[in-house]
Amino acid sequence: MDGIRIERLNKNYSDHKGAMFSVLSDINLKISPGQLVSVTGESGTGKSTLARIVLGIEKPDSGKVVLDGRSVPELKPSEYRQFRSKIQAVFQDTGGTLNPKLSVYHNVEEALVNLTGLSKSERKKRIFELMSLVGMDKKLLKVPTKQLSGGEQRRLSLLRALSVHPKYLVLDEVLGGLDLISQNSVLGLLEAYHKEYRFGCLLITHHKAGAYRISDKVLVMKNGRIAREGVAQ
Ligand SMILES: Nc1ncnc2c1ncn2[C@@H]1O[C@H](COP(=O)(O)OP(=O)(O)OP(=O)(O)O)[C@@H](O)[C@H]1O
Repeated sequence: MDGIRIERLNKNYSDHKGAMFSVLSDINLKISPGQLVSVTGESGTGKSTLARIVLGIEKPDSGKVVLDGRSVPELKPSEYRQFRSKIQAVFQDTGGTLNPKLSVYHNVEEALVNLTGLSKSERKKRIFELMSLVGMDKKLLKVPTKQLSGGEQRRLSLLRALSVHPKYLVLDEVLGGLDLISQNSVLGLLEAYHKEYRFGCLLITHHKAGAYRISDKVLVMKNGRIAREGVAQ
């Protein structure tokens, strides 16, 4: 069955003295296709670890992540590449996704070339449409990304992830470090795009009010466990 299913997930790390401690305990979570699920909670409670495990960047100690019926930790490298093309991710630190030397235009175009069959003119059309949608000045298209502000880089990585119309999207603290206006504009963009394209989304954020506003379901984590699960009002 399609969707992301997380079952009885456990993860331990060792501290600087080598003693093991539990980061995630018995996490169960389901994201149906088209559903926007937010995970919020205090710092250090395991939210980013959960995101990395969902993306297959890290392996759990026990438990399962099943994406569209396939168990992620058990994928072979060739299957993993196919899996990664279904799921896009944006992190607070955009360094891993954006190439600082490439222009804004080429950063987005690179993703479109790799992950879609769009022609050159279709790519240009989509990039221009998205620039207006995220409220970025088209003059920035030629600028190397390293010259953008933090907020602009974050918007650009979201734009890049959305441009390929992913089936699933994992967003880890994409609002962190942004001022209130930028936070609301990124949230508004996400909400509008989600309504239009209905991708399954795991949004990890400290912005509780924003999470309740735009999500189908909000989970609150505490000490590596899901302490509360609520439906957005
Ligand atoms: N590779 C690692 N090795 C050891 N400990 C780690 C590792 N990665 C994370 N941790 C620890 O695991 C705990 C959970 O970290 P995680 O980043 O998942 O929390 P978080 O809820 O996302 O926090 P924040 O909201 O501050 O980003 C923290 O105590 C962190 O220091």
